[in-house]
Amino acid sequence: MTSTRPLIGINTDFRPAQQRTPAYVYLAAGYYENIQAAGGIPVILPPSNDVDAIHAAMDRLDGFVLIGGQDLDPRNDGYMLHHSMKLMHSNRETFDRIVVNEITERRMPVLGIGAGMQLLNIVQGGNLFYDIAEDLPNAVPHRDHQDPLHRHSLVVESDSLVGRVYGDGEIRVASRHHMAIDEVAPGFRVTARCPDGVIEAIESEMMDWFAVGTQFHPECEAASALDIRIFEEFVDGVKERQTGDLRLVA
Ligand SMILES: N[C@@H](CCC(=O)NCCCC(=O)O)C(=O)O
Repeated sequence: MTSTRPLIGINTDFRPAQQRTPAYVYLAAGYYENIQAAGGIPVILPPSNDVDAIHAAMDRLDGFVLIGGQDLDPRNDGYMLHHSMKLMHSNRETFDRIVVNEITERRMPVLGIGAGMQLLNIVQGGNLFYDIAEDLPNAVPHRDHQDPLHRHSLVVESDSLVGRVYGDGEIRVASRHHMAIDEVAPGFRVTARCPDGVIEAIESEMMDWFAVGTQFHPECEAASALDIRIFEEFVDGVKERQTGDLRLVA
């Protein structure tokens, strides 16, 4: 019997060969574990510049999760490097940009997390603060190199996917970033902020596109039961599009 479980693409990170080790692709297990637990079938796509192969793979997918990672190269968007940046490998970023353009053209359901949300926002016409410490000096810490499980509180819009998931209670989410969305892309709205004003979630306002982004990390090893609901909401949204039900994200 053919499974009706949606196929959800996931990108990976890339580390080039070093003196004693080969090149690796890798991703945190929480990304695919949570997609699987939510009823999807994770399909991990490594970086590639074979556009025909990417196109053929995207033809077979029902949705996509864009994972977090190091910094996007601002020179790809006409800006200058910033001293605080540690760039992701260009193999990954080149691939990710091809994939996000495919997702956009197909209006494929997408959940962007961390760098994945930032890239989604950039490609759709938004932009970023390149360093919170410099651009938003009154902001609370959004990462702690000594504590990979660093968390901060969150204020959500009730009429949104994250609002549906987290409700009204005290919310604390896993945060590991020094960049943040400045201008939200046309067609998207802010659905959650840190109390210091930093944007922490966005979602599409377009009827024909189920697209959500979180700056925080619901896939992390210390994810709460509510964090995991983000994946359930996403996979449910993908399933609704499989049956042709189009609705706003929230
Ligand atoms: N590098 C960007 C994006 C933040 C991000 O995706 N963090 C995740 C770190 C790697 C991981 O734990 O997956 C920024 O700093 O704003």
